[in-house]
Amino acid sequence: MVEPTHRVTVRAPAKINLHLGVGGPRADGFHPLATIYQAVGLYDDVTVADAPDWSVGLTAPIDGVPLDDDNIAIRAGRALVAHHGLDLAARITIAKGIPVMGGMAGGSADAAATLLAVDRLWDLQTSDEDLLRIAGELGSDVPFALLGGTALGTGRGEVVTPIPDRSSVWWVVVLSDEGLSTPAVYRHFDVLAPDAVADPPVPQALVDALAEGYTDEVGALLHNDLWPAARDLRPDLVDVEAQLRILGPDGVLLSGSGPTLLMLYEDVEEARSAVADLTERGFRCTIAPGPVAGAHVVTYA
Ligand SMILES: C[C@@](CO)(OP(=O)(O)O)[C@H](O)COP(=O)(O)OP(=O)(O)OC[C@H]1O[C@@H](n2ccc(N)nc2=O)[C@H](O)[C@@H]1O
Ligand SMILES: Nc1ncnc2c1ncn2[C@@H]1O[C@H](COP(=O)(O)OP(=O)(O)O)[C@@H](O)[C@H]1O
Repeated sequence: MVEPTHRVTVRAPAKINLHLGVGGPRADGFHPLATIYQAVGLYDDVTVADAPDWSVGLTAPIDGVPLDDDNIAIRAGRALVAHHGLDLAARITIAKGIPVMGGMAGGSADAAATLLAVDRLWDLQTSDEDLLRIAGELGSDVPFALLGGTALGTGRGEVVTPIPDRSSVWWVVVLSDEGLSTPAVYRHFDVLAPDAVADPPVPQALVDALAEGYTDEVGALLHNDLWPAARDLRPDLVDVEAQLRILGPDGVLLSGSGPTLLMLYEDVEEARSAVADLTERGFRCTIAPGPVAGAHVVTYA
């Protein structure tokens, strides 16, 4: 006899935006995007287990992550169960490997992981279409965390289309001690760019460079429309960015709404020596490969 599954662990990756094109705010307040997402090898592991009520915990305490109904993982679990008209609940445990409030979509990764884990825990057989739609209702970045790889994001970021990516690269992820609020960065973008277009263009040259696997070109084409707003709110990032460029990576980029900064390397040894150099100078940094898979089951128990 097959025993029922009582515990499922799903791993979900961080994301970066190789290109983040932002338009002027829509009537609903969200900004239209043309973004190229890439999933990178920093992960949160989310475990769900049958329980009488919904709850969430962390394997190690981390400031800034709510442990009540505001946690996006609980909202994801409830949303999927409600979609199926069921009255079920789970204990959610999150092992965080993705920096919090770093512009790497850790909360979105947890939501995506929870959707998949809850679906598998109770064998709900949710269609991909429904999973992606519910993900999009939870947050603009959540559908991409399900998909992984490299993808074009449009709408407010929730409409995702996989694109071919023959590059295989290493990101040096340079962390910041303080987070940046995504809504605050978008609000400041509106001040700096009052005439932003309604429909930001798809970065075709970058799409082509990725399809060919030309890392040099990808590095030269990295772009983030939120950089002027983020560096206004965090002027210290300007000096950090300059220091990173001196090390000669293939590219430097602000991750999403920041404040994490990224350096692109084709060669892992060069990436490792940049990390050694920066660590010696007091920076907190780590290496992540890209692109990697989206949310996937790692354990059934
Ligand atoms: C900037 C980006 C780039 O991928 O990533 P992060 O830096 O957060 O990782 C995203 O647009 C963040 O997406 P996400 O964090 O999922 O945002 P949501 O939960 O949907 O929205 C949070 C808030 O961000 C603003 N927002 C978000 C997306 C968007 N296209 N326009 C916006 O103006 C709104 O103020 C919204 O209330
Ligand atoms: N499971 C979660 N993990 C991290 N943050 C969460 C989570 N649920 C809700 N949040 C809230 O979402 C905000 C954004 O967090 P995060 O996703 O880490 O950053 P970013 O949007 O910069 O990528 C945090 O301020 C936090 O209050």
